[in-house]
Amino acid sequence: MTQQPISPAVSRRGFLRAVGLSGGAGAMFATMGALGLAPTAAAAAPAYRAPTPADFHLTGRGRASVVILGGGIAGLATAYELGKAGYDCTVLEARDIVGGRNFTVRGGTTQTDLDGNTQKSRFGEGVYLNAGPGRLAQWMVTLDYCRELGVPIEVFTNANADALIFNESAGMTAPVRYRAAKADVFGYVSELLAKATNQGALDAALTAADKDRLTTFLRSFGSLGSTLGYTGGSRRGFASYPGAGTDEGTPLGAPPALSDVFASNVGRYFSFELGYDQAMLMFQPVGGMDQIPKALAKAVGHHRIKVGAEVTDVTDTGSGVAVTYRQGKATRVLRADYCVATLPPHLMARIPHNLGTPVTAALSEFGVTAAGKIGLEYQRRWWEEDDRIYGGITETDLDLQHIWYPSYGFHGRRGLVVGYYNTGAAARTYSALPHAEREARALAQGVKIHGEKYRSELVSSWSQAWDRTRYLEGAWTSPRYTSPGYQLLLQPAGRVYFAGDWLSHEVAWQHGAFVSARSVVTALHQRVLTA
Ligand SMILES: Cc1cc2nc3c(=O)[nH]c(=O)nc-3n(C[C@H](O)[C@H](O)[C@H](O)COP(=O)(O)OP(=O)(O)OC[C@H]3O[C@@H](n4cnc5c(N)ncnc54)[C@H](O)[C@@H]3O)c2cc1C
Ligand SMILES: NC(=[NH2+])NCCC[C@H](N)C(=O)O
Repeated sequence: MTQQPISPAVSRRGFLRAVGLSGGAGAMFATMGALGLAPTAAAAAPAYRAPTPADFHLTGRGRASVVILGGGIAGLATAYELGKAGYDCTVLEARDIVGGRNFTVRGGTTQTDLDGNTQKSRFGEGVYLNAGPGRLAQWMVTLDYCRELGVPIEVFTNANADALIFNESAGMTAPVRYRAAKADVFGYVSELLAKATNQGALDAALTAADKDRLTTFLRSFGSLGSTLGYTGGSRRGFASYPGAGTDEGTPLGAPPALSDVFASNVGRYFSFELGYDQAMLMFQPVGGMDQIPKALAKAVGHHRIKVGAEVTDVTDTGSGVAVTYRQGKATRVLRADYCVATLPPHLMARIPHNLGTPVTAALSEFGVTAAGKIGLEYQRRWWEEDDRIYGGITETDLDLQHIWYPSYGFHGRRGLVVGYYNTGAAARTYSALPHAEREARALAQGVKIHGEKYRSELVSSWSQAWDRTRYLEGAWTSPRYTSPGYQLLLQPAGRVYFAGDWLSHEVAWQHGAFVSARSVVTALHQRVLTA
C-alpha cells in the first residue's frame, strides 16, 4: 500500500502552522497496512489518530499573565499548555481540591452539600469511588494526557457477558445474564429475519446472492439450526460449566419463548456498547480518575493554584482583567492581562461581570442535567466469589439504573460496587434524600438483583449528588449548538475567554474539556503573538 496521510491529525497540524503554531514531529503519517489492516479499495478510509499533547506546541513564548477561573480539567489543561509556552498563569479554584467534576472519594474525604448535609468517607485502604468520570475511550485525548503526564491506565470493563439485566416493570422476578439475553434476542431476531428471507418476503430488497449471504450470516449471528430455528445452546451459558472426562456440563436450558424474550425488553441495553464513546476497550487511570488532575496540578505547579478561592467578580478593565475572589475571610483582587473562565456556565452566569448582558444570557441558556452515584463498600467481593462477575455493568429499569462492578482490585479483600449511577429524574429522587435514605433506597433495589447479602455485607458508603454539590450544581449541561449564544461564547468577551466541556461537542467527557481548553489556548496565544 502507498502511504496515506491520516486526515484529522494532518489537517490539525496544517491549522496550527497557519496560525503560527506548529504540530510536533512524530508519526503524522501511517498506513492502514502498518496497522495490520488490509482494506479493500472501498474500505480504505483513513484511520483516526487523535491530536496528542505532543502534537500541541505553542510556537514562540507568550509573556502575558493569565488568570484562570476554575481548577477542573479545562482550567488545569489551560494552565498546563499556556505554562509550557511561558505564560504566567494563576488558577482560582473554589473547592479545596482541584479536579472539579473529576472527583475521587477515598477514606477520609469529606464534603458538605448545598443542603448542609456533610459526609465523611469511611472507605478502607485502597478502596475508592470515581464519583464523576469513570471511563475513557481509546480515541480520547484524555488518554494522551495520561501518557504525557505519566498517569498509568488500565482497562475499564464497560461490557461484560457475565453481568446482569433486570427489568422489574417487564415482570422479571430474577435477573438474566447478558450472555443469555443476547443469545436469545440475537437468536430470535435472526430466526425471524432468516425465515422471512427464505420465504421471499424480502425479495424486493435482496438478490439471490444477497439472500444466501444474509442467511449464512444470520445462521452464525443467531446460532440457528438447520431449519433456521433458534433453540438456545451453549451460547446462553451453563448452570454448571463443562468439566473433566465425561462431564459435558449442564446447559442453562431452552430459551424462553420468543414473545417472552421480547416482552422482557432485555434488548434495549445492547446498543450501549456500540456507541462510539462507550465501546470496549475502555480505560481508567490506575488508582482513581483524580490521578489526572493531580498530575496536571503538579505539572502546572502548586504555587500557581489557589484552592478555596471563590471568584465573585470579573471586570475587564480594557487594558487587563481584575478578578475578585474570596479566600477564607479575605477578599482579594487579582489582576492579569487575560482571563480564561472555565466555571460551569449556569454558575458563571451568576457572577457579577462587565462583559455585557448578551454574555449572561448566553451563559444562562445551557440546560443542566442531574446525576448521582453511590459507592457501596463490601467486606468481601461477593460479586466475584459468588456471582462470577469481574467488572462491568448490570443494567436495570429500577431507579438505580446501573450497577458498576469494580475494574480494579480483583480478588482483593474488600471492594466497592457503584450501587447506582443515575441521571435525570431518578438522580433527583435520590439527591432529595439525606445520605442514609439514599443508601437504604439503593440497597432495597439492589437486593432484588443480588439478594440479602447486598444489604447485610455492606461496610460503608458514599453518595454523590451532583446537583447538590457546591460550585458545580449539576453533572453536565446541554448546549444549544446552533444558538447565537453558543457561538458568542466561543469568542472572547474582551479579554475574557470561556472554556469547558460545555463548549465542545463532547459534553460529559473530559475529552471535551481538554479540546475546549486547547482551542482557547490556541486563540489566546495567537492574539498575544500578534498584539
Ligand atoms: C457523574 C459524571 C460522570 C462522568 N463520566 C465521565 C466519564 O466516564 N469520562 C469522562 O471523561 N468524563 C466524564 N464526565 C465528565 C467530566 O467530569 C467533565 O467533562 C470534565 O471533568 C469537565 O471539566 P471542566 O473543567 O470543563 O469543568 P468542571 O470540572 O466543572 O470545572 C469547573 C471548576 O470551576 C470551579 N468553580 C465553580 N465556581 C467557582 C467559583 N465561583 N470560583 C472558582 N472556582 C469555581 C469548580 O469547583 C470546578 O472545579 C462525567 C461527569 C459526571 C458528573
Ligand atoms: N452524551 C452524554 N451526555 N452521555 C452521558 C455519558 C456521561 C459520561 N461520560 C459517562 O460515560 O458516564
